Order: sequence, then C-alpha cells, then structure tokens
Amino acid sequence: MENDDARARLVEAGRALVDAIGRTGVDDAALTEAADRLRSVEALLRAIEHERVPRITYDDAVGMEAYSWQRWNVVLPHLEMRFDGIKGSAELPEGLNELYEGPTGLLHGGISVVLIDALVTSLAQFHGLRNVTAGLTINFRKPTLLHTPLTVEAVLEEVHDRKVIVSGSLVSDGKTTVEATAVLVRVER
Ligand SMILES: CCCCCCCCCCCCCCCC(=O)SCCNC(=O)CCNC(=O)[C@H](O)C(C)(C)COP(=O)(O)OP(=O)(O)OC[C@H]1O[C@@H](n2cnc3c(N)ncnc32)[C@H](O)[C@@H]1OP(=O)(O)O
Repeated sequence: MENDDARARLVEAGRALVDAIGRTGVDDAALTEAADRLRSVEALLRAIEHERVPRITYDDAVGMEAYSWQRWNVVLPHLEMRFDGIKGSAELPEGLNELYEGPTGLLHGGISVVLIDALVTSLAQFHGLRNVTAGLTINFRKPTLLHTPLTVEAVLEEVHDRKVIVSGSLVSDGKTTVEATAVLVRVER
C-alpha cells in the first residue's frame, strides 16, 4: 500500500477541487481547459487501480476505538469516529459547506441522515454486531447551519437476537438539530 501522507495530500487536493468546481465562475474556454487537464490527471491515477476505495474491513473494525470513515473518499464527508463502550461520536469541527446544502444556508437533511447512519451502524460494528440498517426514524428538530461545528452522536440502546436499536443525533454548535432511532438487523456476510 502507498504512503498514507501522499494519499492524504491527494484527497485534500481532491476535496478542494470538488469545492472549486462547484463554485467556479470562469469562462467556457477555461472550463474546457480544466476538463481536459482533469482527464489527464484521471489517466495518471488510473495507471494502477484498487477494485474498491480502500477501507478497513467489517471484521477488522470490531473493537477499534477510533475509525476513520470515508477518509479516502472525496465525495462524502470524512468522519473521525470514536467509540467508548455503548457510545460513539464524531466531530466535524468546521461543519459542512454549500456542497451539502439543502435549504439556503442549511445542511441538506439527507446528508444529516448519512452522517447519523454511518455512525450508528459503525457503533454496532464496533461491538461485533455485523449489521445493515433495516429502519431509520428521523426527526429534524432544528435547522442545521452550514459552516458550523457538528458532532454526530450514537448510543447503543438495545441488543436483541437479530435486531439492534441504536439512537443517533446531530449536534450543531451545541444544539441537537436531528434525532434518530435506527433498527439494525444482524447479517452473516
Ligand atoms: C469501528 C467501526 C468500523 C466500521 C467499518 C466498516 C463499516 C461498518 C458499517 C456497518 C455496516 C454498514 C451498513 C451501512 C448502513 C447501510 O447503508 S445498510 C444499506 C441499507 N440497508 C439495506 O440495504 C437493507 C436491506 N434490507 C434487507 O436486507 C432485509 O430487509 C433485512 C434488513 C436483512 C431484514 O431481512 P430478514 O433477514 O428477512 O430479516 P427479518 O426476519 O425480516 O427481520 C429480522 C428482525 O428485524 C426486524 N425488522 C426488519 N426490518 C425492520 C424494519 N424496517 N423496522 C423495524 N424492524 C425491522 C424484524 O421485525 C425482525 O425482528 P425480530 O422478529 O427478530 O424481533
């Protein structure tokens, strides 16, 4: 596997690029030139490809007290998850930007759901409960602002034979904006 620092630099550049593509106001000639140059960067990267975006496997993740979710994926927000007993949490100190906007100035609700779902399922996985999400009840209590520190929280509430209940929430600048209850079902593979 390649050096993590080099990959981290690439991913950071990729996230900045995605932001720049979203916001750019340059003329058509510059857009065309940028597209051509990006195609050549793509060819450089595709010279050697992994079949999947690298990540820790479900089995290797059991009992890991820290887990870096989507670290190498520029499309989704990167979450540094922490697990401590029945609790899990993840911080996004700078919050999220307009790429994830729903209502003007506010975080899209679907993105809140992704963040919570990622943490609740990973908390169950941390406990060795290999799972998929069967049901997710979401209440959007307050608007979640962009560019505002976010914390995602999860608590393992109940473990049944096949069903696991985990509560989750999104806290924006100290206020709980989204609350969720997940029904996870244990699966073999
Ligand atoms: C340190 C960490 C690092 C992590 C490192 C790697 C990452 C680790 C992440 C973990 C994992 C990733 C997960 C990502 C989160 C997705 O994105 S998951 C993707 C979205 N979800 C899906 O695709 C699931 C699709 N659905 C299914 O496959 C099937 O419906 C299910 C969920 C397996 C259930 O089907 P089934 O096997 O036939 O089970 P069934 O007998 O119907 O139900 C079992 C139990 O669940 C209950 N149940 C089923 N559905 C529901 C429902 N919707 N509501 C309430 N109860 C329900 C049943 O009532 C039953 O309860 P009991 O009778 O046992 O009390």
